[in-house]
Amino acid sequence: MASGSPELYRNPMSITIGLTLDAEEAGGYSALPWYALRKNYCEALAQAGGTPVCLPHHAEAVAAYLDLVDGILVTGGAFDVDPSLFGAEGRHRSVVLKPGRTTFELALVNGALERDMPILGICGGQQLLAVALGGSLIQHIPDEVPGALAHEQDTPRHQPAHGVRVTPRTRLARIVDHAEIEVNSTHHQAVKSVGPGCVVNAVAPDGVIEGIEMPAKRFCLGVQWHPEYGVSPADAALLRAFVESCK
Ligand SMILES: NCCCC(=O)O
Repeated sequence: MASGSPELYRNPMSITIGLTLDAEEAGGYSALPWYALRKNYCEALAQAGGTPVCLPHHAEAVAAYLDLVDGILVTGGAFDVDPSLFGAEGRHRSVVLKPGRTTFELALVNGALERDMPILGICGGQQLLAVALGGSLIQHIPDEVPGALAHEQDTPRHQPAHGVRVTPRTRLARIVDHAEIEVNSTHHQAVKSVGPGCVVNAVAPDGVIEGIEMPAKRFCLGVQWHPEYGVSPADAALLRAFVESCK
């Protein structure tokens, strides 16, 4: 079924997924501040059975948003989490902060965790989720990981960049049903350590953490790659499992 088809949204048991947005101060679309989100996040969620709704960065609206949706997808984008939020001293020169976005996303994730509402974090969204769960981040992979793979691929993002080893007996392993999967890669940061109760569910050949999850939660999982591009069948399986968990 084509995305955009009305049938995708005519499910009486519609599952509404709130997506976070990126934000730009000016330039490109408008001289005034604007929100942005790649359309394939919404299309891939719709194909997985969800009804996507985008959530502007209004921290005071978090409770109302969480009343409205069945799960949240924390997206990636051109931003980094402030290192002071995970106790790092100093900030790498490549770090780009968007404090309004980060403040909103932390409030949203903390609210969802309190309600045990399903959460999926993608790329920067996984990094945000890791910090919300008490973890820390590598601020710039090329400077902190000797012999690192190229984690910012220069090939199209619907093509694989590298494999990842899926940790046995994790939720991710049950979802993708493979010990290794191929993923795309477009990031300069990564999860460095996970907080209490959180586990690593996928690792790249260079040791970079590629996925995390919180087993005690209904569905609380992050991946460093972008499943919305559909690089392998594992990507669609992950999005379907997330949407299913929101029922
Ligand atoms: N920290 C932003 C997410 C993407 C990246 O790591 O480049």
